[in-house]
Amino acid sequence: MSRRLVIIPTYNEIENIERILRNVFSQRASFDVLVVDDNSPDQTAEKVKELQAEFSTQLFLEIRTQKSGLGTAYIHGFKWALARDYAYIFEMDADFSHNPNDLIRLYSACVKQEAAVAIGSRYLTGVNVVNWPMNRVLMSYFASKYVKLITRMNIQDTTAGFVCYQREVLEAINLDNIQFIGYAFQIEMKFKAYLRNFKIVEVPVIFTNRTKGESKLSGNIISEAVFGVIKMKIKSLFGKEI
Ligand SMILES: Nc1nc2c(ncn2[C@@H]2O[C@H](COP(=O)(O)OP(=O)(O)O[C@H]3O[C@H](CO)[C@@H](O)[C@H](O)[C@@H]3O)[C@@H](O)[C@H]2O)c(=O)[nH]1
Repeated sequence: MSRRLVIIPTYNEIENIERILRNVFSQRASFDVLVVDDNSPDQTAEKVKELQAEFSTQLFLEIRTQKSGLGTAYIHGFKWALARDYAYIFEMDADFSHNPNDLIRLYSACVKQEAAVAIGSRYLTGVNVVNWPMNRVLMSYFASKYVKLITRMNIQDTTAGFVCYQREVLEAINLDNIQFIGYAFQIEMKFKAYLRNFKIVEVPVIFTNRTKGESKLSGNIISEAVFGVIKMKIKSLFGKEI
């Protein structure tokens, strides 16, 4: 069993979805894709349905009724994957911030380094972010340092959203007990894997700001991360379920 599934959450990604799917399906290794769309008003899901005629055995779609956050979209996707026989489950953005050519590098890192989690890391070798405004680079960079300081995880890019999980990691985490929905979700997943002693490795990648469509980053998502990390750490210190 070594099937690989890439989960792509989408909200208004009509300008990116066809190109990213064609790119993933043209990789030399074979990946299935699950799009988790939140009923995007721009008809992203309609485009996916159209492409399902062409990629019927590899492309899957789940539509939720309304925009409910990136974190819960991934949880939905993880549960979908665990109900099937996928051995490696990836998180990837729809907007080419993450380069699909790196999927195979994340997979190889898991296999060759016997890791349970491989993170596409922007901060392993300096700062590998292209075309982000300086305030966003600084915020993301220092957020990663802040999380590292509080959680003590030896991970440079704790908010990264380009990740390969071995199935056993998702099986070990109670997916009904995930607290956060935005960036904090990414931190929470890594912290949970770390607390369960799974081997986590980082693979350097270049993150390129989207050229089409808009980021869904909001102030709420940032404050969720800032306070959420402290809450999470305190809970773990008191032996509460994390
Ligand atoms: N289904 C669904 N998808 C969503 C939602 N919000 C965002 N998405 C999708 O999630 C992906 C990332 O969303 P962006 O809004 O482009 O994220 P970002 O601000 O660039 O953040 C990226 O970098 C962060 C770290 O700096 C990561 O933490 C984050 O996961 C993501 O990779 C895109 O495919 C977008 O359509 C939502 O509420 N629902």
